[in-house]
Amino acid sequence: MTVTQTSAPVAAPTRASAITATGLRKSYGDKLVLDGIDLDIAEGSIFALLGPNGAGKTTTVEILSTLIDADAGDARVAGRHLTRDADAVRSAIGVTGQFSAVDNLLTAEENLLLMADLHHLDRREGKRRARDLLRRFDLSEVAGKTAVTFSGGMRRKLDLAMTLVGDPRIIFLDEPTTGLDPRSRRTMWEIIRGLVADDGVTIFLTTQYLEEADQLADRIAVLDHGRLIAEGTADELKQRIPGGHIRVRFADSRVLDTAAGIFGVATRDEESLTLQIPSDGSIQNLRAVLDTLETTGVPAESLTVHTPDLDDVFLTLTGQPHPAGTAAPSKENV
Ligand SMILES: Nc1ncnc2c1ncn2[C@@H]1O[C@H](COP(=O)(O)OP(=O)(O)OP(=O)(O)O)[C@@H](O)[C@H]1O
Repeated sequence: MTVTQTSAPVAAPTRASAITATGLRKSYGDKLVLDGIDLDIAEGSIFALLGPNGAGKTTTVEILSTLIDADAGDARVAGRHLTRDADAVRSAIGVTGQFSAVDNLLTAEENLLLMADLHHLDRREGKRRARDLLRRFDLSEVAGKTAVTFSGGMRRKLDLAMTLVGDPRIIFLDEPTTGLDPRSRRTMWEIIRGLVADDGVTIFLTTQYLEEADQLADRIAVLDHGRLIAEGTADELKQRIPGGHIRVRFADSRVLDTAAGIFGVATRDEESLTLQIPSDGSIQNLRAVLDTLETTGVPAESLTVHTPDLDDVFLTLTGQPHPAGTAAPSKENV
């Protein structure tokens, strides 16, 4: 008898999961806050949980960071079971919440040294880590100033630096830039990107800002009324929805009439003298529109290409505009 050995197909290497969850549920009284949340977040990635006020974002973070218990469901964080091995989970994670851990009466350095004590670092190691973090977060010059004198942006940076004292592998950032001015927000984004690129940590962030999720996240899940209503990369989410179009503006209503007759499927707006022509955003499609305008001799005043943004995603998925919709419009003037 001959035995033929067949080798199993070699699976492509997949990244390990930093966080997995199935069926997480949570109610407060008769208010259902989370209605069965499933998650699978790859190590070394940035995951954004996007949702409006009261959607359940903070509750999700509180469950996954062992601060509160879910009513049902299961989760593993950093390879450890959330409830059976809660201490191991806690030692692998850092949490920066909406309420800062910064003590206003202490200096930036003292705040960091206090965290070092809490993590049982010896004095010299604590001082070294505090110094490194102050340098990294551009806070060395204010190391000796009390936190009460800090701007919102400086306070957020110090808060995040304090989280890093414990050298976490997974960091939960609950609305890390809410209330910050655009410049401080961008600084925070750079810091978050750096944490993943330089240290290989996994970031779980919650945000109400569509643009923030779009800018930072490898994957985005949209939470609405306690349910995940969509999940994917920013591009995947944008592709799921219609809404791409080319908008052409004309000089007067006579030319608009002519153009509307030519582009049968377009929507016209008398007030702005524009025609909105459905488009997949491709160069070919744009060229076809321009060619039609040229060959028919219809003069256009201006033209913009609109590709769907996450605001459109929210509108399509929930039937409502995002309450805090601050996405930068992805429109390019041509
Ligand atoms: N301890 C609690 N007791 C009762 N209700 C709560 C409690 N914590 C949260 N909730 C309710 O659960 C819902 C979800 O709250 P959660 O803070 O998770 O939302 P969120 O998406 O983080 O909102 P926000 O962006 O405003 O922080 C809200 O309706 C909130 O009022």
